Amino acid sequence: MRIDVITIFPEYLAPLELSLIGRARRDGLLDLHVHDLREWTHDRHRTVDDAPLGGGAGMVMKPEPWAEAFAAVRRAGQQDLGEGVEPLIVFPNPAGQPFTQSTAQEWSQCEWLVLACGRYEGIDERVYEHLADIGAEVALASLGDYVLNGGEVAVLAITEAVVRLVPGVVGNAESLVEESHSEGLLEYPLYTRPARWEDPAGVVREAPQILLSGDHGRIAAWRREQSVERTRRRRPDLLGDEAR
Ligand SMILES: N#Cc1c(-c2ccc3ccn(Cc4cccnc4)c3c2)n[nH]c1N
Repeated sequence: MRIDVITIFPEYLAPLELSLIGRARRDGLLDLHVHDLREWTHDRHRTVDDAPLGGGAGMVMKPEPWAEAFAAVRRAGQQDLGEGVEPLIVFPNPAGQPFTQSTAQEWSQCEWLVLACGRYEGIDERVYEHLADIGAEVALASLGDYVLNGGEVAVLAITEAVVRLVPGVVGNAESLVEESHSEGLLEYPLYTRPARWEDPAGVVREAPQILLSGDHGRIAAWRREQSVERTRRRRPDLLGDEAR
């Protein structure tokens, strides 16, 4: 998988050099390129924003740098992947479609993602119109119903959620199956040694005995029940009407 990130804060993406994603890059499972949008400005102040036409608070990102950036990133990516390959261009956006585990599953199948980090109040609408007119595949995605200052935090989350699903990135693929949201349910409660733990308040806390039984069939059934019950309690919205 190739991912190109376009941002005015490239250093914000430094965490993508660490841990699982960093190893995926070193293993050749992820080819990540981070680009500074200001590379496509031509004035001495490297201007990427201006006041909103029609007035209003804040600043709006200018269309010219974005259009030049997308064209350059597309050329570079096609030199790498082949002329006929086109990226999915993702804009984190508070007005976007909710980014969910099924979105991550879907995008983990993509050969090439271009992740565009807006800032200020957002990006000039004509950039989206331009991309649509040249036939680009574009998605607007939101992490959730809260306000961030820009797209970089969302790109970190989207990149981790998507890339961890790429075959070979997570060592034990089985661990991907039973996670929260992987099957539309919350994960069951987890326990490890010691099976009997006296907490700092002197309370003895035993792990569920079923987990020590060695009966993997009963353990699997218990875990499923726990997942359904936990989902019903915490996230009934994830369950169909009949299961609520
Ligand atoms: N994904 C996602 C997001 C964002 C988000 C993403 C990109 C940008 C570019 C600018 N802002 C600031 C801004 C704030 C308010 C209105 N409009 C713009 C962004 C916020 N906020 N919340 C999310 N879940």
